Amino acid sequence: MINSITIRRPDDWHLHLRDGDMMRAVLPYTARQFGRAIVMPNLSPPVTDVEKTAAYRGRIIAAIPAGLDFTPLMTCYLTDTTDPMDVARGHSEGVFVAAKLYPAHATTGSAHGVTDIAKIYPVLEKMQAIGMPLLIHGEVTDHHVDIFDREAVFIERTLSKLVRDMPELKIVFEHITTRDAADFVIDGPETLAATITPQHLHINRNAIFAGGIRPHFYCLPIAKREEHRLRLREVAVSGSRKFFLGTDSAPHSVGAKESACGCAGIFGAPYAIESYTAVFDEENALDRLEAFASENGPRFYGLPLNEGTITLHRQSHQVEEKLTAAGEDIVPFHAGEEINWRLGLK
Ligand SMILES: NC(=O)N[C@@H](CC(=O)O)C(=O)O
Ligand SMILES: [Zn+2]
Ligand SMILES: [Zn+2]
Repeated sequence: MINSITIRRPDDWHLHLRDGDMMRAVLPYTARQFGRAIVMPNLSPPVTDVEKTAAYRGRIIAAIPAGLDFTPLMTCYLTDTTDPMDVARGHSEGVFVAAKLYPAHATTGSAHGVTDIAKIYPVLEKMQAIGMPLLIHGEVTDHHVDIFDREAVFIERTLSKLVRDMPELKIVFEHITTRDAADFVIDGPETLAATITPQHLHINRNAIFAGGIRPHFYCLPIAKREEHRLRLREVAVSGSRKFFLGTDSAPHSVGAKESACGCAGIFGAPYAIESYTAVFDEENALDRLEAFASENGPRFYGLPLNEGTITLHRQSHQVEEKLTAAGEDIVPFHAGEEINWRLGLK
């Protein structure tokens, strides 16, 4: 039995840090594990321009705990009126690593998102020309479509056409949750990849309703049937370079989650790498963890691999029922459960 594993330092290719006190409280959880993270721009109001994004990056850098080496990679929030030249300028100045497409009203913080992808085709053409990746929250917002089908219908109605229209555009299909998405990515061109969260590898939709309604398992895209979870596990550990780590850690206070209209988002940051390691261990694929966590992402983005390493030990420990962030209680993913792996202190 393998009792410890050392891998190249991983990155988180999909992360919500929020801002202000919440950002300062949650950032250390990420920075202790990951060398870099793609920081999502869905603040309220969203960060849509170069200057605001550079300022946000400055606030994050100022909050990195002493002794930790961490680089935030910033993203541009696309709206119906985004100017292609602004996106290109932000990219050439090294502020925007990628741009994020939220279909308007698809998820938390997406009210200013794109109402019709045709409106941003000039931006996407520019991104394609300069090699800048497009990150997509891939769900239709049509409320006639069942919530469990919104990702699959997005592929049919939007993504398959986009991939055909922009054959050179690098696209990351974020936080995929279905067999349909996994297969679409596998069958698609080299320019198409996907991130997979820990929650979608660990839970299926039953978890949201186990013995009562469980708001801390509610996120978007919502967890699906077991067959989808199993397919995500298969592709994550398959060794395919098209899939990589993206936690989608999305902190919300207990009050905002445990409410008559609770927010979508799971706070996976505290034990993210342990959570993924448990999956790879259960799938007898610990030898493939490093590719998923530390190599496939930077290779797709065209960035160097991290230099350092981390070590995980087989050591069972119980996750806290709640943590405190910015004076609020916040419930982490795996709250109260045992995890069999622990990141070594270095
Ligand atoms: N995943 C979520 O359920 N929530 C995210 C937004 C997102 O990534 O869709 C958030 O910002 O809270
Ligand atoms: Zn999303
Ligand atoms: Zn997200």
